[in-house]
Amino acid sequence: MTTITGPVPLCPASAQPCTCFRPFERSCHASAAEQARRSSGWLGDRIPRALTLFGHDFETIEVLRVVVVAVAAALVWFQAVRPVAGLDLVGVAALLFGAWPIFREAIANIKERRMTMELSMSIAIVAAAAISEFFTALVVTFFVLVAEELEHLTVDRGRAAIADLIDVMPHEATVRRDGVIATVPIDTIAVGEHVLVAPGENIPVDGMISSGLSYVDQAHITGESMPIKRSVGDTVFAGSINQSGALDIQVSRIGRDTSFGRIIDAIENAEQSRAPVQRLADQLAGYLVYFSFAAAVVTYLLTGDIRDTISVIIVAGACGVAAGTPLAVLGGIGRAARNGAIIKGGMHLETLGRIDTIVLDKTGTLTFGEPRVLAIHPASGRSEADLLGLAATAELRSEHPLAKAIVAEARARGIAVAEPDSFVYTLGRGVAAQRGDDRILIGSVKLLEAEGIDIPAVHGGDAVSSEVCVAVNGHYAGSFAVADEVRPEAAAAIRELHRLKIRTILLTGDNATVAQSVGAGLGIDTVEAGMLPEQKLARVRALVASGAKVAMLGDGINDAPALTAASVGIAMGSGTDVAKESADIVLLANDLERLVATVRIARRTRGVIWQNFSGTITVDALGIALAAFGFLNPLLAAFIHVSSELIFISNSARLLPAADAMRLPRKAP
Ligand SMILES: Nc1ncnc2c1ncn2[C@@H]1O[C@H](COP(=O)(O)OP(=O)(O)OP(=O)(O)O)[C@@H](O)[C@H]1O
Ligand SMILES: [Zn+2]
Repeated sequence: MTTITGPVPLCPASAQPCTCFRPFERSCHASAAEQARRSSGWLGDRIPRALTLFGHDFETIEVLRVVVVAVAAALVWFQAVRPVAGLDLVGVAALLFGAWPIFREAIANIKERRMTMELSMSIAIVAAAAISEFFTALVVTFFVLVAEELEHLTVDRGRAAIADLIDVMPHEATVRRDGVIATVPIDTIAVGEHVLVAPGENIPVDGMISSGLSYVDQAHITGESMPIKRSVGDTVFAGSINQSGALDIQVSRIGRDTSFGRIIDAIENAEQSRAPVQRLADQLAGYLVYFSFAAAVVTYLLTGDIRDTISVIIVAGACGVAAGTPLAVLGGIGRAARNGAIIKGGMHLETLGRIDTIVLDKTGTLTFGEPRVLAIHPASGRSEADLLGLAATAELRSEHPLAKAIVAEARARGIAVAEPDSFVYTLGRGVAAQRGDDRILIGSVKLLEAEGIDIPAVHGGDAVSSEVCVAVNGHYAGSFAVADEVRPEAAAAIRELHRLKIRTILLTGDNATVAQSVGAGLGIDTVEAGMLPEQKLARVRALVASGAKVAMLGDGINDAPALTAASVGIAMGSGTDVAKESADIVLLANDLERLVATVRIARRTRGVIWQNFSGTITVDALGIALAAFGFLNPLLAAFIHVSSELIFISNSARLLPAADAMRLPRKAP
């Protein structure tokens, strides 16, 4: 029962209808060789368009070019074919066929007024042929062709590592509709429907378990290596594996909207959006070509030696930065994704690698954000149940963690919670609600004070629990002590951030006593409490303006402006949608140590890119000098060019997540 809905999208790479049936068909991830294989071959399919050699796919025509060039080079070397009218026909023909892709690229680059390696290599090949050095021209061509194939292999491996991640999404799901069970394509499922997942199957949607109990492996989504127990009422994510029991899941998100869909979006964007460092890499590559041309002209004017001049042009390679940089960025983002952090573009990865300050929010970020009511302090003349009932009514429609705690406590005590007639939420302060004749205010001390309400000096509250105050019809009615649990890994994560020389600042809307006690317990450098959302924003802006590279980590609606203002905004996966939309990075794993790991990945990526930059400049400068003074011949120059580039590209490839690293090693206890 497979139906294709809508037009088949075109692959941006080939402009053909997309041939790879990814769960979210937007772009075709197939390599050029894979696409060639799928289209029909030559001579009525007797010769396939793609070949598999050493376990890798190559286009037949490209393999043919390499072979022809190599054979021609041997023929020329052994002078097996006599030149006709002084012209080495074998050499000319082999060059025209073999080096055609290089020439074609060079011509295109001239039209675009871009300086590239293909251009300089074309000039060198033509120059060598012009002085009848066909052997040199052919060997240089051979090197360039082989290097290009190897480069494609590496980049394809990068894509494959990422595609691997995408492939775990099922294309079909089993739904229960009006009591009938049917298997349907994923994109026909609607939010609110019930999906059945058997043990061992991948979960196809984000949703809430409505019946069943199982262990769920979420390694793809959050990087958590251990399966976790999930039962009725728990949330599960698309892309995770249902290990032990049958589950009935009520769908809350499908396709691109799922957490997993976001990961894929992020990775695809990463391939398209260019990090500033990538632009720098392209520029550097252009400058290196100019520089080698200038050096070649100087060499020719001083020495008059055409072979040395050709060597100077050939030796300078820049693909190590031009191709190595995007590969490193892709690798960094892929690795981070496997680690449970979605980075929405290369630029953010780069910024994260440079941060020196991290601003943290408290509730939901350093703590679980699932607070519980610890104590109820009604004002004299009120009962606990009375106070709780009024408070829960006011909070019923609020998404704030404190609100949920109060409503939950009321329900737990069997108190019927009435709907409010109306309510107004003031960000960072609290709620004002109307219920019958009662006007209920609930929130911070500031909220009540702003309405001119007298708050008794002693009204509960201690170092660990936040305080929520209530007033009814302009009179103080009591308060709740609500406490949240600090995430167990928080202290270690803060220590590691300090070890990475990153300053930590806690900005919270909560009161100073709680903020100080949490901050001191975790060893945070600076603690600022009682911050309204606009004050958090102003603080982050001031930090950025002072020249700091600031990461802001938050989860709430009240954090969203600050997330946008920071150099890089990071949202907790468990946070509100607003926060996740505003952020540049989403920490699906909700694990602060994963944040540290992501910072490390970002720094490593930057490190690799700069190694490639400095390595390329060094090798090129040395090579040009050696060639200019006659220490290299064109063949040696081509070898240096190609091998140094391949080294730098492999250096970038180290960042790619290993294909089998689907499961991360368990954390040491
Ligand atoms: N829905 C609400 N119910 C009760 N009190 C609220 C509510 N919203 C805000 N408040 C009060 O305003 C204060 C600040 O809220 P805000 O949401 O800005 O921060 P927070 O949740 O305390 O902590 P953080 O800023 O670390 O996330 C809270 O500590 C609480 O006293
Ligand atoms: Zn090159």
